[in-house]
Amino acid sequence: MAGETLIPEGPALAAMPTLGRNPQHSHDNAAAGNASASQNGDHAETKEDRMKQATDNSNSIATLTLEQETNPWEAQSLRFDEAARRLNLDAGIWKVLRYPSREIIVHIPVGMDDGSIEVFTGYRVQHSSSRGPCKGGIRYAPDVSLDEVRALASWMTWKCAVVNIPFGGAKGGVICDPKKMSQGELERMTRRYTAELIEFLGPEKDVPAPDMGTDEQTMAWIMDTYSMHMRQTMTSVVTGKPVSLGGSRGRKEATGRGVSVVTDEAMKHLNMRPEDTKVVVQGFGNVGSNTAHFLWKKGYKVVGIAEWDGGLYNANGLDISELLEYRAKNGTIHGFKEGEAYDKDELLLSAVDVLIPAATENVITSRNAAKLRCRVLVEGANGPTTPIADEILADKGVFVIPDILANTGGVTTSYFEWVQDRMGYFWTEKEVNERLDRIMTDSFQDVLQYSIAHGVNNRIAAYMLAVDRVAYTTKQRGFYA
Ligand SMILES: NC(=O)C1=CN([C@@H]2O[C@H](COP(=O)(O)OP(=O)(O)OC[C@H]3O[C@@H](n4cnc5c(N)ncnc54)[C@H](O)[C@@H]3O)[C@@H](O)[C@H]2O)C=CC1
Ligand SMILES: O=C(O)CCC(=O)C(=O)O
Repeated sequence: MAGETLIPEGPALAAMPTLGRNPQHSHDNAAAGNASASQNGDHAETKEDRMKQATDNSNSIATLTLEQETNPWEAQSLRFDEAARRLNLDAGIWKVLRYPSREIIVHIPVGMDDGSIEVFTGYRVQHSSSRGPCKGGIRYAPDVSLDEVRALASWMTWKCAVVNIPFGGAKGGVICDPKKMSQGELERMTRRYTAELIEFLGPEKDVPAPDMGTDEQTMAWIMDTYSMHMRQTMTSVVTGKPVSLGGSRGRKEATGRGVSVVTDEAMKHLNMRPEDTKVVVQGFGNVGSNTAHFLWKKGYKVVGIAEWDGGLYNANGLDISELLEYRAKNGTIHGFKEGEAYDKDELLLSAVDVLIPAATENVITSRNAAKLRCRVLVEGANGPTTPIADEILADKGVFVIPDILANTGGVTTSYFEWVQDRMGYFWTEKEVNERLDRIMTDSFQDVLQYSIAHGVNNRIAAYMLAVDRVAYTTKQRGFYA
């Protein structure tokens, strides 16, 4: 792989047809990418050096150390640079979109239950507000880092553009272990984190949502804290709230639902039948459990579930409805009578048709990609596959539905929630789901057609589609304060 770029050269984009659905957001590359390069950026030296590096073959992904390979920000940047290069993106716009527009670090003092004071570090990174208010979840986990939040914020920008909803991208994170904290401690930490960010949040500025380690209750606390500071109830400042507090019907299940819809589309494209399709899902949290449940209801054979502390396997398929009940009662998937205990890492390598990582980043890397035996990889999680693994999977002919397409059901229904809150009029679950299914199906087709037309893999197609849309609005808005 030394000396090669991530993806083999494809046809020049400017010669390709325009594929966006909404004429307001779709456009040809001449408008977005071919204006003359800016020569006078404030941070030209370092940023242009890095851009040069990004396009320099000597900086091939083959030279990445494992630490670089598994740094989500490096992974995001490599894919972005590849898309930008293929789009022949204007050098100035390239700089604008390569870096987040704002990075906020807060240190949050919290009175703990035992009377001590703990200080937690939190982040909110706003990557882009070019297409609308920043949008993205908040993660509570012990290993959150600024680079991870930067990557997640950028991915939000690209996701919102792939599904063509009027948001930019942001993400938040707090370094903490929510499993070891009481509800009281979590509430105090969440409220203080919100208060520290108060001037940066708002329905027209930045709208958080749940991610790993946060849930509807967390969103209710954020909404309440924000509303107290604003002296009025403002439900549309967050999404993923309880339905009783302005949440949207269907939001809790939406990411998993969306993953199941794009999996259906891949089946049709590859002439595969759900009833003959074996699936393994990694992670049985919000995204993983809902994905497994939707697929099981559609007739897929969900043969394995991998959790952080071990896996569960049944060659004939697990009854996911019963497994959910079992987990609700016992707090774990382990010991479920229908499934045999299985090594969680081995489960990912088992001979299945569809593998769905729905837990965390860097699950498929240079270390295990060659051993994967799935035909289709559907990324429920953000960033589960590294750039080196991408190349290995491409060589193996694995059909990949990339994260910035596969898991957009969540943010799409968050968009519906924001719209409903602002209207003060709420849709039925059927209405929400029909709208979601249509957007997921159309977006899958957009990315697939783009990939075919431009001779690139699905991931780079999704990035190109997204970067092109964001570049267009960025340029349209101009650069004067
Ligand atoms: N919640 C949402 O609406 C969305 C979430 N995502 C992404 O989906 C992924 C999962 O998020 P959620 O389901 O919301 O989080 P969650 O916190 O509800 O669930 C994560 C699950 O993964 C398990 N897990 C953690 N590490 C693991 C490992 N090494 N091996 C196997 N299982 C492991 C956890 O035990 C937990 O059950 C994350 O990458 C998140 O960013 C993406 C789009 C929307
Ligand atoms: O629903 C949202 O606004 C964002 C969900 C999220 O954090 C994600 O898609 O990664």
